Amino acid sequence: MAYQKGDGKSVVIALGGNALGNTPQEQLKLVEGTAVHIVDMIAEGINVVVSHGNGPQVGMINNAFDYAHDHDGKTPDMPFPECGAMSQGYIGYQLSQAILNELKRRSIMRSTASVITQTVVYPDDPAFADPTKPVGPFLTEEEAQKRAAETGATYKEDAGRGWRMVVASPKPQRIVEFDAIKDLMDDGYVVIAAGGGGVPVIERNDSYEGVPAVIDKDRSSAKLAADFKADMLVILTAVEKVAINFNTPDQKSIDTMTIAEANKYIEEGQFAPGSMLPKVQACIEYLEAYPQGKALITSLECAAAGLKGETGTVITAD
Ligand SMILES: Nc1ncnc2c1ncn2[C@@H]1O[C@H](COP(=O)(O)OP(=O)(O)O)[C@@H](O)[C@H]1O
Ligand SMILES: NC(=O)OP(=O)(O)O
Repeated sequence: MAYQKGDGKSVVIALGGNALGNTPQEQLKLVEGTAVHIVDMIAEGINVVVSHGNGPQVGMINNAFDYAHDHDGKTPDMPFPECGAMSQGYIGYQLSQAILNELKRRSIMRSTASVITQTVVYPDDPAFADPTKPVGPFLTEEEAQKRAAETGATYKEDAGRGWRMVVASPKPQRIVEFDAIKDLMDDGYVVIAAGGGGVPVIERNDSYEGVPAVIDKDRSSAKLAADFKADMLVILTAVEKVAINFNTPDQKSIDTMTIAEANKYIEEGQFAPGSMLPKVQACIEYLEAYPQGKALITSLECAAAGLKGETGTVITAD
């Protein structure tokens, strides 16, 4: 059955960790609320591609397999790219179901399609030598040091919130399933794609091969939005607006900024690495590739209002 596309803007949405939570049980509850906000946008005629993070989830799956493999002698050693694909599968399933249920509840005749996505990265990306992407649960420094000694994995402090395992986070170069995602969107489907940034793959001898890394979902969403020439890239996180002097008495929200202004704030160190900085950088990457577009950073709750220009931080090329 062909579904009718919305008559409004095309928007790539990147869902942050607060839209999904940290455990499957938490996630199941949270995605119902997330779906309400996504369907609010669809109800306005907007065509959405939904991308999402997977840091806690891919870390959880990897830990579970490692533990079982080490303890029961029967569970296979699960490669990290497969863990990434599993995280996309189960998050995609829950999001898809929640969005479908909300669409049905409002009698909106649209359906969903969740695409397990691969993203090409370069094997010589310098990110492979410097793991920065936090995955799995937050630990104390003591727990992190113990696990690092046991497993050889790297652990780092994550933006003042605790210690987490870190893996390489190479730059997304090409979304392998781009044509399929675009066709599904053109056919009127609400598409869930590039979850967790897509499973990172390298091209070798004309074949794809998974690599153990996690791509930043905001950067892959930016790539997807630029390739689509999407009207907007919408990055949804836990704050309504980006701020300067964040978490200080002089904190000031930013309503709009150009690429030049964003770069000036980056030079001043206004955006924390590992949290707000990659989001602003993703917006810049999208706008440099597609200057006619608009990027919006806001909270899930404010998404529909942000799309109407009522709130959030809007970034434009100039
Ligand atoms: N300058 C800033 N303005 C607003 N939020 C900031 C800033 N610097 C850091 N942050 C923090 O960054 C967080 C978003 O990053 P993160 O939690 O890693 O994203 P995600 O929603 O993708 O999981 C915000 O919730 C906020 O706590
Ligand atoms: N892949 C990714 O960016 O995940 P998080 O948003 O959970 O860090």
